[in-house]
Amino acid sequence: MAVRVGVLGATGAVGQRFIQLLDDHPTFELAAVTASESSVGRSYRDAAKWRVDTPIPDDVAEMEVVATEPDAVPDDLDLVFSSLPSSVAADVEPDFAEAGYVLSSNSSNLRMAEDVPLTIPEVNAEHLELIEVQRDERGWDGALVKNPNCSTITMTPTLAALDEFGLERVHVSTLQAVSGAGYSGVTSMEIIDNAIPHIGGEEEKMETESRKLLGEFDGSGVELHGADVSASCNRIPTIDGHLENVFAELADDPSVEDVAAAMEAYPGLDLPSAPEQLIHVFDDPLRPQPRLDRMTGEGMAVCAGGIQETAGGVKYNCLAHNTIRGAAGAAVLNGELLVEDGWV
Ligand SMILES: NC(=O)C1=CN([C@@H]2O[C@H](COP(=O)(O)OP(=O)(O)OC[C@H]3O[C@@H](n4cnc5c(N)ncnc54)[C@H](OP(=O)(O)O)[C@@H]3O)[C@@H](O)[C@H]2O)C=CC1
Ligand SMILES: N[C@@H](CC(=O)OP(=O)(O)O)C(=O)O
Repeated sequence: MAVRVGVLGATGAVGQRFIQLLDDHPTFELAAVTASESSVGRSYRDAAKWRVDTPIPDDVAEMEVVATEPDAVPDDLDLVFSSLPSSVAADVEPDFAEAGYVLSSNSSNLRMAEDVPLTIPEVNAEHLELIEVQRDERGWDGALVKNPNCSTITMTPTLAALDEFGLERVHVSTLQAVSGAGYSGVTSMEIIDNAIPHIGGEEEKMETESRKLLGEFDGSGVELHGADVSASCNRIPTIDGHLENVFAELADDPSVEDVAAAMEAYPGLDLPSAPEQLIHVFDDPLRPQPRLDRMTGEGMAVCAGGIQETAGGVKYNCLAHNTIRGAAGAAVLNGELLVEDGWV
């Protein structure tokens, strides 16, 4: 049976990816699109400055954009995706959860809250059980589930694969695409012929969210993983696809082949948006590259390469599509898991 879904912030950069990914989805049927007051009452085609490389689905183009409030959307929505600016989401998402809606949100507010599941389905699906704690503590009939930051999503599956060798410390340096800052986030004058060695708040997100994702759920909360994570974040002039250089210190002393095998064997999931193979490992030291490899697994896989032994562990590169696996695709996959596990 179709699951009726809505998208909050549907006209934005990530909102448009949601619309693209939900088109012809085997389970989800789009029933509501919301945006800011300036878009309310307009057709989606008129309100959204469409910038995705496939056409607006015809049925969505004619939908009316409604206000981002629980009373404005149909009350029979089974699931609500959210890609609002985090300051707006912080106000609005709790209202939706209180009104009984189950939300799969990409916005960064409340990701580290103790009673909010932060999930990558292949890595820590069991953390969804936190919904019970959340409902007890907040008195919500609905629920709020988050996916992590795009840079965090890119490296965390590879760290999960390395954990069998005793993950102790991680240093990571990122080369992040401009789409991560949104369409108007970085001007061409700032980024062409340039690199910007700071992205506000990003390093802290990578350092904390990764430890929550890799942490243990003990029935009442998540104990953060003990590894120390240190990140340095940089913006470069690619359009999509975050590339990251990871240095991981390990308790054991695995060979390059052991590490590659652990990554390649890291299990995927049988969900509509999940790639058949989660982590693809390249032997070619020139891969992965953003332009060549970001659409691996329809933009939902993580690529790794350049694995080498180094003092106390290994170093390697990893890459994922930041607005698909790193944003809208991540939230859709969390939505599929919510359905599969019976929360929707
Ligand atoms: N861009 C990216 O690649 C990534 C973005 N994110 C996160 O996703 C979220 C959305 O980002 P992005 O899509 O780039 O942002 P955009 O600015 O492109 O889109 C924001 C959306 O929210 C709506 N909106 C803005 N203000 C309000 C308001 N006061 N009330 C209701 N709706 C409002 C906008 O509607 P309207 O069109 O009417 O203004 C639009 O639909 C952010 O939290 C961002 O940090 C995360 C990962 C990657
Ligand atoms: N900060 C990320 C994108 C982003 O919006 O992340 P978050 O989902 O944590 O707000 C980038 O610049 O590439």
